[in-house]
Formats: sequence, C-alpha cells, structure tokens
Amino acid sequence: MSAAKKEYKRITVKSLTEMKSHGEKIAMLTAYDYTMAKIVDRAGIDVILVGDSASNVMAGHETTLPITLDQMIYHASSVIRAIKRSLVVVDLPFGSYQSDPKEALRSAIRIMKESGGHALKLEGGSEIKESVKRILNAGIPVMGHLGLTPQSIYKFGTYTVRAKEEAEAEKLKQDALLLEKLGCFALVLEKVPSALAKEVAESLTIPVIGIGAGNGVDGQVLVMHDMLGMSKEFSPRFLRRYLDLHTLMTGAFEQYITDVKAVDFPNEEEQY
Ligand SMILES: Nc1nc(=O)c2c([nH]1)NC[C@@H]1CN(c3ccc(C(=O)N[C@@H](CCC(=O)O)C(=O)O)cc3)CN21
Ligand SMILES: CC(C)C(=O)C(=O)O
Ligand SMILES: [Mg+2]
Repeated sequence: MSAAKKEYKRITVKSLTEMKSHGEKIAMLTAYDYTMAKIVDRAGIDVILVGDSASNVMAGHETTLPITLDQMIYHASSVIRAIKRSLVVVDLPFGSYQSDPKEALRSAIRIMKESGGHALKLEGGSEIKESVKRILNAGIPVMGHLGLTPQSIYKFGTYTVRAKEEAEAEKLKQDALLLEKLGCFALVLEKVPSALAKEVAESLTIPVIGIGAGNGVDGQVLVMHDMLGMSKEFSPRFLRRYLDLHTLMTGAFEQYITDVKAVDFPNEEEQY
C-alpha cells in the first residue's frame, strides 16, 4: 500500500496542495469508463482525469476537437460511479468554453451537475481568464493546462514540444502565475522543456502535473491506454509502457477464436 493510500481517505483539491508542500509526488491517469476507473481507483491513484483524449482513445478521432459536452458527461458519469477515493477531474471539451464566459460557466455547471465530477480542466491562459474566473466564482475547482494544448493543434500545426523559444516560454510563465492567482488548484504542463517546467513548478504553490515535462514537477499524468501499451502506434518519447497489453490481448483473442473454431470452448464444465 502506498503512503498516499494510508494518509488520505478521499483526495480533495486541498490534499493535492498538501502533497506538494510535503514533497509527495502526485500520480494521475486518465480513465473514461467504469471498469477501468474502478481498477485504477483501487490501485491508489490520486487523480483520475476524464480527458478529452477520449476523443482519440475511445472514439478513434484524430484530434480531441470532435468530442462533445454530452459525450464527456457520459464518460465522466461512468467514471464517477466507480470511484471511492480518487479526485475526478473532467476536461471541458473544445467549443464548450471558448466563445464566452457565460457559455463556459453553463458547460461547467452541466458537467458538475450531470456527471458528479469533482473539478474541471480548461486549456489556455490569459485568453480564458474571464471564463476561469466565472467557473471558480461558482465554487467549481479549476485545473489549468498550458504548453501543448491539443485543442489548439491546428494553430500549432504539430504535436512538437512547446515553449522552446523565449517569447512562448515567457508567456507560459506569466499564464502559470495568472492561473494560480485566479485560484486554480493545479496546473498541467504538456510537452515543454523540463527546465522550464521545473522553474514553473518552483515558482508556484499549487501543484504542477507534467506530461512530457520532466521530473522537476509535482506529479505526472499519462493516458491510461498508452501506459498499458494498448496501442502500438502512439509512441512519444515521454511515454513509458508498463504493460504490453496489445500483445497480451491479441494472444487472448486469437486463443478464443482457435478454441471456438476447434469446438474446444465451451467444454463440459462450461455448459448446462
Ligand atoms: N492516446 C493519447 N495519448 C495522449 O497522451 C493524448 C491523446 N491521446 N490525445 C490528446 C492529447 C494529444 N497528446 C499528444 C499527441 C501527440 C504527441 C506526440 O508527441 N506525438 C509524436 C509526434 C510529435 C511531433 O510531431 O514532433 C511524438 O512522437 O512525439 C504528444 C501528445 C497528448 N494527448
Ligand atoms: C493528456 C492529458 C493531460 C489530457 O488533457 C487528456 O488526456 O485529455
Ligand atoms: Mg485533454
């Protein structure tokens, strides 16, 4: 059993700040459905992200842009029914918060009311300042997300590392400070140089969770299906595969097919 498991009953946004001040790293993974969420919650994960990466992983879209608010609510409510201990953060999907702060708050309230999630994540800095403020004013905890923000992929053009140039690094630092000042409880930094991520983490009291941002930050997040090795194609440098589930599952499926064809399954004990 991990230290975190013993120390905290239910993870709250406050426990995360405490973990940072104690120097305990935060472990976060995505989940999009009941069965996976139950396993990762019982394993002792601190934070579950119902990511808009569901658009890629669950629905097979090329980007996160197509996923809808209704679909995010479906995934989040499935996750919520499984969890006992983890903090559940839900991504606000593309198009549900960018047009104006009132729409952002409406979308935020729908997710909180209809899914039972505990907090929301929005991509961006100063551009979405008013929306972040409104959501926070409604008593909804907000996690920021800077660096490679996949909802802006068509602005960037590629999924390469962000903020390598001084101007973009400077804006990122300013945005990080702004998000903390507004009252965000944590921040995700995606695909930025580790020295920059470390500097940001050290300049903030709220925890900084990295993905492709090195180990100088306060925690790590990965997409569950990536770390389980379910996909052979997605292979960025920052990914560590903890299982080769693709191979294991393929073997199981092939064996089942063979057994059915050979009338080996079901056997005497497996029928009535
Ligand atoms: N399965 C999955 N895992 C993720 O981590 C993830 C998603 N989907 N969907 C939403 C975003 C998109 N993310 C991404 C997407 C691509 C790279 C990436 O690094 N891709 C390639 C090419 C980069 C390049 O063009 O230089 C790589 O090999 O690094 C990283 C994060 C992270 N998120
Ligand atoms: C990669 C993480 C940070 C994310 O936003 C997602 O899974 O949607
Ligand atoms: Mg996301």
